[in-house]
Order: sequence, then structure tokens, then C-alpha cells
Amino acid sequence: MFVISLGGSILVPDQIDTSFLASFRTILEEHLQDPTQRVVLVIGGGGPARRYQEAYRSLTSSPDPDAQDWIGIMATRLNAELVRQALAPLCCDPVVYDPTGDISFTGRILVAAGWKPGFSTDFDAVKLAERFGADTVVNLSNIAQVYTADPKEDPSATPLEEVSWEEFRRIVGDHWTPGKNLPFDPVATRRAAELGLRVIAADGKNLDNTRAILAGEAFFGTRIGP
Ligand SMILES: Nc1ncnc2c1ncn2[C@@H]1O[C@H](COP(=O)(O)OP(=O)(O)O)[C@@H](O)[C@H]1O
Ligand SMILES: O=c1ccn([C@@H]2O[C@H](COP(=O)(O)OP(=O)(O)O)[C@@H](O)[C@H]2O)c(=O)[nH]1
Repeated sequence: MFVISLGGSILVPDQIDTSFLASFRTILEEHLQDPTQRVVLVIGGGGPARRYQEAYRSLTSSPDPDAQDWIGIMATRLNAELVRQALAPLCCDPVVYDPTGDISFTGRILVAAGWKPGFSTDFDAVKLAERFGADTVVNLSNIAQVYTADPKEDPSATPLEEVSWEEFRRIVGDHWTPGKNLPFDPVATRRAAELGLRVIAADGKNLDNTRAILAGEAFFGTRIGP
């Protein structure tokens, strides 16, 4: 079973990318033609999460980090409900909010969203991988590879094919900031390292590449961990 963490920037960069969602659904349908496969899909908050968090920050002199996170969580839940309904009948269980709670997984795809403050949906994806015994989280976002530093801030940053958890922790740091754009969040990184999970980071818009990842074929991206 794959756990896929679908970055909000792919699904809802600003407006909802319905043509992306339609193509992504086709990829999942193809993958699930193999009756032994199931997929857990964790949905991020994207543009709306950042916009609503920014609005809140502009309205208060000392913004509360948990309040910002709750606003982001609600954006992930709205996005996830759209995905769940769009994937019916492959997905017939309610959207998962608490990855450690009671979970009904009777369909072929389980859709999950944000849980509680302190991290991003990357951590929820790690908890779900732990819960279902998956060894790989596919992290689809707006970057094709992880770089040695944020390429938007450091023009000398170079892309990585593979990176150990130890090295990756040095890149993303240890501190959580609501709404922060990172290839994989620091809290999720800590837990994934403890579990010895493998994370594949790849460009979510490249659907051929996503198909290759799910098929176990050669792909373009970064392997984090073992
Ligand atoms: N070391 C790094 N390598 C690649 N991207 C990085 C790095 N550090 C920070 N980033 C930023 O992380 C962003 C990807 O995260 P994010 O926008 O949150 O994706 P998503 O919403 O798809 O999950 C990139 O746009 C990039 O600017
Ligand atoms: O379990 C969760 C999931 C999300 N968030 C908040 O919701 C925002 C949007 O989620 P995420 O960063 O995963 O979305 P993406 O980066 O994919 O757009 C995060 O920045 C957090 O502020 C949270 O607090 N707890």
C-alpha cells in the first residue's frame, strides 16, 4: 500500500485545478486495477490555507500559532472532502482527521486531511504509514527534487537524487512554522526517520512520473531515507 501526500499547491495552487484532479483520478484508477492495491491519500491546504492564515495574521497584533494551524487544517479538510467525493466510488469511507483514531477503510482509497496543530499533513501521512504498515510515503508537491537548500532563497542550491534522514534533517531544521513551505516538515521528518520510512519526493504535476512511481518503475525525484 502506498501513502500519497498530495501537496495543496498541486491541487489548489490558487484556484482548484480540476483538470489535474481528473487526470490524477485516472492514474489512481489505473493503479487500482491491481486488486491487491489500496491507496491512502493525504490532502494539503494549498493556496487557501496560506491566504486564510495570512488574513488572520493581518487582523491581530500577536497571531497565535495554534490558531494559524487550525485555519490551515480547515483548508485541508475542505480540499480533502472535494477529493473524496470526486473519487467515489473508489473511496467510500469518511475523510480521516485523526490518523491515530478509529479508521474505517472499506474502499480502495482512503482520503485524509489535517489533524491538529503543530505540524503539516506530511506528519499525518507518516502516522498513516505507521498505522497501515506502509514503508513508503510518496510526497507530491511543487518541486521535482529536494535541493541542498531552498532554491527560491539560495541560487547555489543543488538537487539531490538521494538523501539520508540525517542530512535531510539538517536541511529542513527542527522547528515547525505554520504554513511553512518545505519539501517535508520537520516534525514528520523526525518521526519518519525513527520509523525508517522511505519518502519519495516528486513533482505532483508530472502525472507520467507519478504513474511510474506507483508502478515501481524508474522515476524522477528524490529518495529520502533508506
Ligand atoms: N531544500 C529544499 N528543496 C526544495 N524545496 C525547498 C527546500 N526548502 C524549502 N523548499 C520550498 O518548499 C516548497 C515546497 O513545499 P510546499 O509549497 O509546501 O509544497 P506543497 O504545498 O506542494 O506540499 C518549494 O516551493 C520550495 O520553495
Ligand atoms: O495535521 C495538520 C495538518 C495541517 N496543519 C496546518 O494546515 C496547513 C496546511 O497544511 P499543509 O502544510 O500540509 O498543506 P500544503 O503544504 O500541502 O499546502 C499547515 O501549514 C498547518 O498550519 C496542521 O496544523 N495540522
